[in-house]
Amino acid sequence: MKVWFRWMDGYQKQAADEIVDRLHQQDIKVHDYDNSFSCMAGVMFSNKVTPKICEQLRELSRNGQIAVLACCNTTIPGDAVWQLLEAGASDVLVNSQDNTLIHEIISRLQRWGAVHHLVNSLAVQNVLVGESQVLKAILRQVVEVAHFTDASVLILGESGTGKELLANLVHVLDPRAHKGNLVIQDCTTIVPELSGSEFFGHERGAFTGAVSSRDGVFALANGGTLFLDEVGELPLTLQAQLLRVIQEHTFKRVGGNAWQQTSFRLICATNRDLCAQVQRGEFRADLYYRIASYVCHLPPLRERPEDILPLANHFLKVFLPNQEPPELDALVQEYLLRHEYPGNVRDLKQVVARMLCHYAGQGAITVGCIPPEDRPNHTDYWSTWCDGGFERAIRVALTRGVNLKTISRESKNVAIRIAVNEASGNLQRAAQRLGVTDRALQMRRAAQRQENC
Ligand SMILES: Nc1ncnc2c1ncn2[C@@H]1O[C@H](COP(=O)(O)OP(=O)(O)OP(=O)(O)O)[C@@H](O)[C@H]1O
Repeated sequence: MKVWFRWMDGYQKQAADEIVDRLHQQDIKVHDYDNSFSCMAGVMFSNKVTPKICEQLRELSRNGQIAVLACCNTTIPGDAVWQLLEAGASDVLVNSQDNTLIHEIISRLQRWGAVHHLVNSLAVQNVLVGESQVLKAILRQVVEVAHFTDASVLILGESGTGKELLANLVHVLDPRAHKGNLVIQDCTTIVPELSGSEFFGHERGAFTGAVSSRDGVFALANGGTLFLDEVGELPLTLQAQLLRVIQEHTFKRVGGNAWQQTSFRLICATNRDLCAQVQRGEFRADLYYRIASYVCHLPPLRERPEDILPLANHFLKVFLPNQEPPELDALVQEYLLRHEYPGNVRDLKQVVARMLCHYAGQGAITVGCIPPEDRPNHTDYWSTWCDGGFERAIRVALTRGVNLKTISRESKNVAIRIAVNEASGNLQRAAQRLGVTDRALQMRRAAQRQENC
């Protein structure tokens, strides 16, 4: 593993050599400060929290590639710790003793290294696709929870955002030896009269038609994972019945007297606002706290447009497994970026599938592949990029008294940030995309840093 160290003004550096030696013994190579994104983590030692440090942290953590540990060997105000975290520090160590500091640093770097390795593994990258910062941050957190804990996970998000896919991933990354199966129970399909049997199983003769005994999902998930999809649809009476087994992991079959033990990781998902349901008395608060040890919110696709093209290319590979997937022509890319996806990733997948129906098999996918019913019907669709959202932002700025100079500077800063992020920090590619020289981009970024100091 490669990390960088950076010693800022005011930090007493006498322990430095020892720390570096100990890290080397743990196979962690320490380099000088490097913002070229070639290290997966870094440690910043400083006793002051300055705007410059915060801006550097922001830049480093912007596309989520570098986890930064900030260390201060004097007490700093509580506010300053939150500022560091807000700026992108992954953790902050304040006033640690020299003899414990080294262990604290090593344990964090090792954990982050392991998470980084898992997030970049094929098991994750080939399954849950996305380039947006928000998806990457979610992935890092979910991977850590799935692999290093047995916490129950609640996944929230609109329909089609990938909740079931994420539940599968949590199960796959669960490192239990001789792990059992992933058992999926869709809570919308439960027939009230049969719900007891569905969840707890039944004994022979427990009710009319129970000609043989049967296991329910709690028994079937023993040793594995139970995924309760659409958990927000559970009727209140059933919620009460599930409390005990979810907390104590013991249950009785319908018509049976013996308590049975089961052990499973619980994952729940819903597209409903469960907190609002709890407030309205439609979902039991005690059950909510039991299923929500770790809550993950998958944002809708409209809030992470950076994921659209990587997902579209992924679906092309999925649909055409035996050939080199075709490219998407520039106009088709623009069309996909502007299209609305009320059904989120599921909609995008269907759009790609429909385009392939009209693909003749050679060259890029072009606009002719877009079926007539999917084509945009308003004439100004292609002519303007400054749409309602852009105009709204300018309107808000003017209402707040922001002047033209500031609006223009901020617009440039946003464009630069997006281009640099999308080029993964490669300034040459970003400059090309922005239509400026490398030098002009470097100067603008230096000016940005000055403005932030
Ligand atoms: N990040 C992603 N990478 C690759 N495929 C994705 C991603 N997100 C969603 N999908 C695909 O989109 C489709 C819908 O995903 P999924 O069923 O997991 O969504 P969901 O949130 O559980 O939907 P619902 O609430 O309707 O059950 C699936 O085909 C899934 O493979």
